[in-house]
Amino acid sequence: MQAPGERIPVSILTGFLGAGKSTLLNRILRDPDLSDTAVIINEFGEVGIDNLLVETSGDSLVELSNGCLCCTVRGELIDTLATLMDGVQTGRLKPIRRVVIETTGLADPAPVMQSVMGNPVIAQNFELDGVVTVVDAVHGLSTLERHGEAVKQVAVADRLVLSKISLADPQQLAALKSRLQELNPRASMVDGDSAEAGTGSIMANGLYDPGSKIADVDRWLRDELALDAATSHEHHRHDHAQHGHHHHHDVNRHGEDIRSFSIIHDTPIDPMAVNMFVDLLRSAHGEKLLRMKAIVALSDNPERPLVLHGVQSIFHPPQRLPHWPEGSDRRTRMVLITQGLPEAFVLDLFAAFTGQPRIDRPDRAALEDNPLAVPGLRM
Ligand SMILES: Nc1nc2c(ncn2[C@@H]2O[C@H](COP(=O)(O)OP(=O)(O)OP(=O)(O)O)[C@@H](O)[C@H]2O)c(=O)[nH]1
Repeated sequence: MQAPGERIPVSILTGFLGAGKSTLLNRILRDPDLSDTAVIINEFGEVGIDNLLVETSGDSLVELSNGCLCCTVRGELIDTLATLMDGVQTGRLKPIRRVVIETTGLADPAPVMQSVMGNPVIAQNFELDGVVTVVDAVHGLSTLERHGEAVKQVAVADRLVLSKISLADPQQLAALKSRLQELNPRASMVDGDSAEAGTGSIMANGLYDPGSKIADVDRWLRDELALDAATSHEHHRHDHAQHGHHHHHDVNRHGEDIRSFSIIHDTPIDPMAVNMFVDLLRSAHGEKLLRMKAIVALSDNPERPLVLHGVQSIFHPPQRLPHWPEGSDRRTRMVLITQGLPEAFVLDLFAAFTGQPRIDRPDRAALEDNPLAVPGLRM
């Protein structure tokens, strides 16, 4: 049974047409760890057949047909989650511990993620745990070249599962892996044939460690520091930020303009400043913010960090942890994935709100006066 205040984790399973989503789902649903999982499948087309292919017990499989989750059946998804919750609370359905939403191959995952985060009633009962994207090892590279949806599916993923590895030639596979690494250096990559890919744990990518239920920030932010050590040649201290620095991964070589970078800030931040920074970012440039995850040390009580998780302009209700996880680095860490939003812009904005504006950039007071005018930073 769900404890009061505990939200049910929702995993999104995505990947381009034919990548192997249903195959993976069938495999992991056999794991007893996923026995109390409700599966929502979005089939694009008149007659849904995916529900016939996914072997799970009756009640907990819902199929949304005749439209794509990211557009026409979005309201249906929200209704489905509400109905599931109602069913569980009234005892009509057995308790569920997780929801997996399999999107159509052509879906942009962002609106699906937003549906889970953005509706107040849904967000009270469910939380977005993570996005797992299946990538076809044989066709993945050419699909990424041709389809923007596939690029986005990879960019927002927490975990990438490579299917059909045995069919791919080694050179092709190496090229695909390096492309995926460019697009999303923080997602962990799993071989679809491995034992790990057959377990329910690949669906768990949220803030809380699935075993201990204790917040595990480093895992959630994909161990930013380890990543730094591995790629330190790409990093430099930002000269205008005495206490803050950032790290970036240049993935702009193929023209999608997707960036993945992080901000690390050493001193606690005024809650109002964080609020305004996030508000400005999401209201003015929300569509360019593919994903943002952060843990923030706030000056009013640095012992209780704030957790932020957003997709474009929609954020989960901010959550204040009772304390820092054991052994965790206590600095503010933000991870951002953007499309068409220059890293320097975000860093300048952050610097302005945290009291370190560059000489030729507006400070917080100037931005509060006119939040949309950031001189020299036309988008
Ligand atoms: N050899 C091999 N075949 C696979 C693997 N994963 C999937 N397939 C095959 O690829 C085809 C498509 O797999 P599905 O699981 O239906 O793919 P999907 O992503 O759900 O497809 P759509 O729902 O159409 O987008 C099927 O014929 C699978 O048997 C794999 O890891 N190895």
